[in-house]
Amino acid sequence: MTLLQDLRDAGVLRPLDNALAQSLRRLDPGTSDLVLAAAALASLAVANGHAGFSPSRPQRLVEADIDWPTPEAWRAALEASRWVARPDAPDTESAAEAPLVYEDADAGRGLLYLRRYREYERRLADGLRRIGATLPQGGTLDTLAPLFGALFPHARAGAGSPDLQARAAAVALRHNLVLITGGPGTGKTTTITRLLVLLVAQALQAGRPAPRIALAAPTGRAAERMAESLRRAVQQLDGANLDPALLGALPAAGTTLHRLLGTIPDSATFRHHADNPLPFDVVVVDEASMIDLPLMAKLVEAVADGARLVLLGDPDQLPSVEAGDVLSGILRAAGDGARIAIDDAQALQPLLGPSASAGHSGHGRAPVPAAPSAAGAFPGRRIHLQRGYRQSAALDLAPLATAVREGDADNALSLLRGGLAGVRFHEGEADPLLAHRETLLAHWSALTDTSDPADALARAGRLRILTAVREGPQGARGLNARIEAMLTGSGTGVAVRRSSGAYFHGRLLLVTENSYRHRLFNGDIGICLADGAGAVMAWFPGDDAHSPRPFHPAALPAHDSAFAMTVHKAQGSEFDTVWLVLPERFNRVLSRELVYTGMTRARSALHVVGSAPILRSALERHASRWSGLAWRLGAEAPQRLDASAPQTIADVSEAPTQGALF
Ligand SMILES: Nc1ncnc2c1ncn2[C@@H]1O[C@H](COP(=O)(O)OP(=O)(O)OP(=O)(O)O)[C@@H](O)[C@H]1O
Repeated sequence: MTLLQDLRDAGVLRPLDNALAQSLRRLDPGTSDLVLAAAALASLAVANGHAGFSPSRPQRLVEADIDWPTPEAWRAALEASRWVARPDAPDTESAAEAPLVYEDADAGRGLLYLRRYREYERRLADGLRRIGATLPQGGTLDTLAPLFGALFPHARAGAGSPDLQARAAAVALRHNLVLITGGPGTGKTTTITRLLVLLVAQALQAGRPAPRIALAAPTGRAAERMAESLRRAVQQLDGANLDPALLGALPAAGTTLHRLLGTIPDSATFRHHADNPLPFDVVVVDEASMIDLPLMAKLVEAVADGARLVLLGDPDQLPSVEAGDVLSGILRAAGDGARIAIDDAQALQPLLGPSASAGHSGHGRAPVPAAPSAAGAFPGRRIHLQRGYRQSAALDLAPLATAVREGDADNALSLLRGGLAGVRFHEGEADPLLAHRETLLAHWSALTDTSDPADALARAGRLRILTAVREGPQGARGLNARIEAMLTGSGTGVAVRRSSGAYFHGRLLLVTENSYRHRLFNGDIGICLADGAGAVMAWFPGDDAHSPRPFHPAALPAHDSAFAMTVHKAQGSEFDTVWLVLPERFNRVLSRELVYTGMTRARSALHVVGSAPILRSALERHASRWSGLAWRLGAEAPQRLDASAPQTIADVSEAPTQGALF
């Protein structure tokens, strides 16, 4: 028996993984079994969201009982193979002839890449360094100080903790590559809006045209949400007596990254790339945690020389379903974002006051931690916003979200049981459609109490069942099938013959692929409505909330029902009421990031259905991926799950995320 055969027999390889191994064997029948197996596993690793495969921890990728070779044996075989390139340095292009690349990229340990993904990682690191290397051409900060003070009245407010939003905007004025992180409602969009106002003012003061600004996000829904938040933030500035020209120069709409970069039909390349860069001076990208490695590499390469890239994201959310986990790689290189670099602190004194300078307390002000380099190996700056501002009297989610994020299961359970405002724990239940059938059906039936598609779409966003997985009894697919049967069988839906009854009045749809022809994107949610004659159209959001767009169901891009959806698919969306359904039995996709992301989709009510043991086991695990990005950016720190950092990982195991499951 060989390792490759063992893997095949165990049924863990996809046909594609096996085909890669077979083609290497065909090209060179002498290829070692360990290399063939590692090639197949590198291919499988990408499908599971990793950038490469770590031969020192194969059990993370494959649960089957396999007699694994030692990492040393694997290393020796890989290093001796003609198929495996060993580039001299993390930023050297790897030889095109070798389909595999082996580097000590995983916090100093070996990582075997498919060459394409290794090159994406190298190009991404190069691109980040290129953007971060140029400092923005600025006017003097003194002339901006009055406007800065009007936008951030607490920036120089004396004692107390620093105004991190003000600091984020100020630091972003000085750097072309900036990452602003924070949980929901910490004011990322508010801060960006004010930063953009400052950038416009700076340009106008210097006699330059206002900067060309792009707002983008990985999904259409996330882009729309970002633009909505920006419009709200602009409205809040109405009372601040600002020059209307400043606000007038801000973008009113967001776009998807694919649209921004310009898709070319049937091609993996975009219209914009290094040789045809984006025509924008400032590119702001929200929901950075959702961006996969190939897309981020292409985005970064398309940012023009001298332009700014501002990434926004919540570091505690699930990583992207596709390969990469780019944000966490950047975060590992960028440090915790809590300190300000000494040179920034000094340069920003006109805006932030003397308290911004190197870590000492001036005139009774609280010290501001400063560091020689606040950003570690990251070629830009990271600022982490900590204070949540989106307080809702109806929903007191913050303490629960913190407990989940920190993996503090005792606290999370006691908060869930103790009755936080707006939070209900249906402990020990497994099926929301049994005990809560009437409540849920009443909601879905009421979706069609209106004949106005815009109204129906607004209602559709009010409630969602979120699941950990797609398949299985508690998966989104099974729940959707049961809900559809209940709705059509209970007479609340009008089955339509023309579409084999599938598209009934009131059916919620979730688009599962990007279609530029339709302007419908992965994650978009629509509703089927029948007209008086019984003809059904699927309605999706239009350019504004009042102009939804109708589509014939038969003409839609790939889609599923959307009464229930996976937490992965819900990233970038929010709903008034969320029912988060945990599986009855342990599932390896469970992680604290999954529970956190699911819970934080709720705006005013959260129901958690599941058992305490399952919640505990979810909170014990991180959703993390193999990636060499932090290493490539020069970070020395081991991955948070590295065995060499036991103090941070003692109780945490890894949750390999199965891309195929979502
Ligand atoms: N400094 C502040 N003072 C008062 N309210 C604030 C402040 N910053 C933000 N807010 C309010 O908090 C809410 C959330 O802000 P914002 O939308 O900017 O957060 P966010 O981090 O972008 O959130 P998310 O990405 O989760 O949507 C908004 O209603 C905003 O007006």
